[in-house]
Amino acid sequence: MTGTRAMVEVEDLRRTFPRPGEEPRVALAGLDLAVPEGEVHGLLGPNGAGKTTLCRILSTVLLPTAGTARVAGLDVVADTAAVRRTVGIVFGGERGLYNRLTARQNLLYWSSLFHLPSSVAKPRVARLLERTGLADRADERVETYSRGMKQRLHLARGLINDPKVVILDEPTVGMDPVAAHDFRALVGELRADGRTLLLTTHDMAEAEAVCDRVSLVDGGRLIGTEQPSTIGRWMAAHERITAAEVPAPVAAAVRALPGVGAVTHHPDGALVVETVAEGATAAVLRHLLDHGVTALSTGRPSLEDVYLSVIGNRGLTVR
Ligand SMILES: Nc1ncnc2c1ncn2[C@@H]1O[C@H](COP(=O)(O)OP(=O)(O)OP(=O)(O)O)[C@@H](O)[C@H]1O
Repeated sequence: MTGTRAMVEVEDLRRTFPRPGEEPRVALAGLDLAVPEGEVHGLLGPNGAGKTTLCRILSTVLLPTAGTARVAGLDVVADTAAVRRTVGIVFGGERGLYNRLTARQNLLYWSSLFHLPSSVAKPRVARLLERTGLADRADERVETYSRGMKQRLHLARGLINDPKVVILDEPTVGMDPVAAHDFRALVGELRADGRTLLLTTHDMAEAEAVCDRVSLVDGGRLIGTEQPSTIGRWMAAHERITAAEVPAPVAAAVRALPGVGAVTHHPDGALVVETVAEGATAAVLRHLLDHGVTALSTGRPSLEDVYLSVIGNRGLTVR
């Protein structure tokens, strides 16, 4: 159940990075966002959209250039210490772990940074190791861990201060499918705890699977907030078909079929077709097969492609 109290409130947030001899790079260009208590909120956007910059500001490691950001009603600039006690941050990948220490030692070290007394830290660390499936290997050095285990240790680290708000920045990057599935179960547990989660991803399937609502960001701005089912429909509607040795008249006929978006026909005959409506892929495949084209494959287009067609069509273009 999500509450009405906003646990993350971002208003007209801006962040620029100066560059010598050039215009400053704009990472956030007036972003607005509100996440109610208990919600799993996805932040979906292509590379460079500003997702990591927002996460860094919300976890107080980066200052905004202008605008406001509050976590549980606390201002990230004015109430830094209190925000740090409220937020847990989990970055994907392997950075920031002490490889020569064990998982338990890593977690006890981080708990000391939050000044947790050992009577609180020790049982909490044991519980987190259990919860993240690391208990069996807790006393082995982290350098012996698989990538998935390191990522789970990152998650445990992000929960060490028992945060009300957990920010996960691309938490499943590089995880194998089994680890990513386990991770989704963990997200469910964190939600059941009543925590508020903000999760960045550029994976539409992940956003659809784990989020209560999904905000689309691009160019440092909020484009819109959607239900996960909408993201699911986009994924079902958008496909990419690749074919080889396609004669020009066949390519031209494909271009004219309903529900066909961008079409690229290369001089060597290679054809790339983006479909933008449910059912269009089947029609394109049928047409190609009927005209003797058999070297075919289908896949999902990138988030950028979906942005171009869906967001462009809905008139929600970047201001
Ligand atoms: N420390 C920095 N110095 C200069 N430019 C930066 C810095 N951090 C981010 N940027 C720029 O700000 C923009 C937004 O970057 P950000 O990392 O927030 O995007 P992102 O949505 O997280 O992308 P990705 O999915 O690739 O991580 C990019 O153009 C990036 O190059």
